[in-house]
Amino acid sequence: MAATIAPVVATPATPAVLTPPAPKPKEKGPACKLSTIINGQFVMVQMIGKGGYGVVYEVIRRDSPNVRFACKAELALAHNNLKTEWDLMTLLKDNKSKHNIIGVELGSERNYNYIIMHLVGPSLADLRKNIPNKSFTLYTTTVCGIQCFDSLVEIQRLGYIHRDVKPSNFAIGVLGSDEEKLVYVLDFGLCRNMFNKSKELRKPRMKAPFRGTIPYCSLNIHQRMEPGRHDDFWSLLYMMIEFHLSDLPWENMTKENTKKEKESKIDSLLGKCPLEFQMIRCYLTSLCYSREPDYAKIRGVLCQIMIKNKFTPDMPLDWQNGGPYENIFKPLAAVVKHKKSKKKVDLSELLDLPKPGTAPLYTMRDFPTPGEQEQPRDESVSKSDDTIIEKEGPPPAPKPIPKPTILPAPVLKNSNENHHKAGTTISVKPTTPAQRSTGEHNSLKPLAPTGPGARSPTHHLSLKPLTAVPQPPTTIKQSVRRVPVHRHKSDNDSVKPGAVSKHNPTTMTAKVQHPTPPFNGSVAAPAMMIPPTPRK
Ligand SMILES: Nc1ncnc2c1ncn2[C@@H]1O[C@H](COP(=O)(O)OP(=O)(O)OP(=O)(O)O)[C@@H](O)[C@H]1O
Repeated sequence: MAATIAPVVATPATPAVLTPPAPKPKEKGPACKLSTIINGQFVMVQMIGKGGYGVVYEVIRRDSPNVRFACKAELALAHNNLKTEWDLMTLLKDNKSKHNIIGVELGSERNYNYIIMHLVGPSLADLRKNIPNKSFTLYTTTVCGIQCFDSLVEIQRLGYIHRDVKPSNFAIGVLGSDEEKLVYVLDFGLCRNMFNKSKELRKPRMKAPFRGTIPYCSLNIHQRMEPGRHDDFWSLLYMMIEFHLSDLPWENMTKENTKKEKESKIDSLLGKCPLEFQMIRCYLTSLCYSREPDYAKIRGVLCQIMIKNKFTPDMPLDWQNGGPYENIFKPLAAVVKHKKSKKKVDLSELLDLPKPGTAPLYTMRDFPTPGEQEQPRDESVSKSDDTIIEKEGPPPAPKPIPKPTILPAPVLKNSNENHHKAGTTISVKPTTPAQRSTGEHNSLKPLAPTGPGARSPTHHLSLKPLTAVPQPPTTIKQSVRRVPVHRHKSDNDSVKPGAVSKHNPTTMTAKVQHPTPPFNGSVAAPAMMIPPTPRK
């Protein structure tokens, strides 16, 4: 018998209710906090600094809790800045840099990428702010100036520019160790490769997006000129003026007002500084993007400050024993209980000062007078650049169709223009895949041979185990104001898209991994050199 098949009644499809998907909760920052365990082996014990997208923690190894490292964690975005930072750190290490921090591990967890690196001491910004009159002695200003300069030259000799030179991006070694005389350069997140694959200088863009930190960037950057090697040194000059005079008059001003102040106040500021500062200013004014700075000349001028003032490398720096602020920094050094590096730092070797009488004595006659010289120009500025110009703010107004009777189209004012807070690093996220893909221009490869300037083997901060220490007394805490940072660091100018997968953590380890015993929950008391005061 044939089975009766009930007719299939087509039921009208339930009208699809188009409910928009619930918005994903916005990730404000890396999902890590105190006691977070990274890659099963590093435990976060103290926050050192915080930025808009990232955070720096002091961490310990679970299998040797007295070994301290620093961990920089940043939100995992399409663009992995830390990968670039790691690559440049590695490149510097391979080239025997003296001022580079050693990277230990690059990886990713949950919503963030991270770098584990050797722990260093307080930044130059923190040190200066802890001194009552907020200025360093001329000796300390000059020693730091020479070392910061050398660290930037190390980067530039590899074909890169830093683009975010400021006091919080330089730090000394751990207080109380011999490395407290050594200045390290930090944060390669905005570094840019200046050369293309054929090792030719990339053509300067007609207009470059703003990158850097307002109080320290050069006037060229304010004018959106392509950042060049000399711009790193302009920032260094502003830093040195600040170290010497205690502040910069344009601190906390808007970008526009900062520019005006930089133009109008530079002469009076330099009038209160050694003449060599003015010489450097005059020399930098004579440079442009394509002109390679005469590194020996700038260094020679800096060394001249030491020689003229009879400064010798055996003199103590402001924070050292015997220095003018020993009483402020000694208690801080004392709380650093973890095993200090035994590495000897020889300041006379680092500074490598010419013997008195053997170096040329520079006078103002050796430098062009700003204003009297012809403004240096880059002939190669071109629209057909190999890079893109990123937009900040709204797109440009469409060109009006010319009609004799209508008024000119209003010029769209860049809404972001003057709203960057002073002291913050500014960069712009690439917006399109095409833009992001241009990150390949920054592939990290050495361009210039390290040549005769190649340095002696890299200094390793050998952080060795020690016994757990109690929490330092709170009375020793200092108010270390950190510079607020609102940073958008997916800068395709400076970085290459990262290859770190969120779900399948990849780690690049520079050290042999030790077996990790189970974490017993007890975290050694923080033994960082400056108590944590997270930046805003
Ligand atoms: N290896 C380290 N050891 C100790 N402190 C560190 C280390 N790396 C960074 N710091 C501290 O953390 C602060 C922020 O580091 P870094 O500049 O790399 O991060 P950032 O988020 O890019 O900040 P910014 O945007 O202000 O440059 C530094 O000023 C320094 O004081």
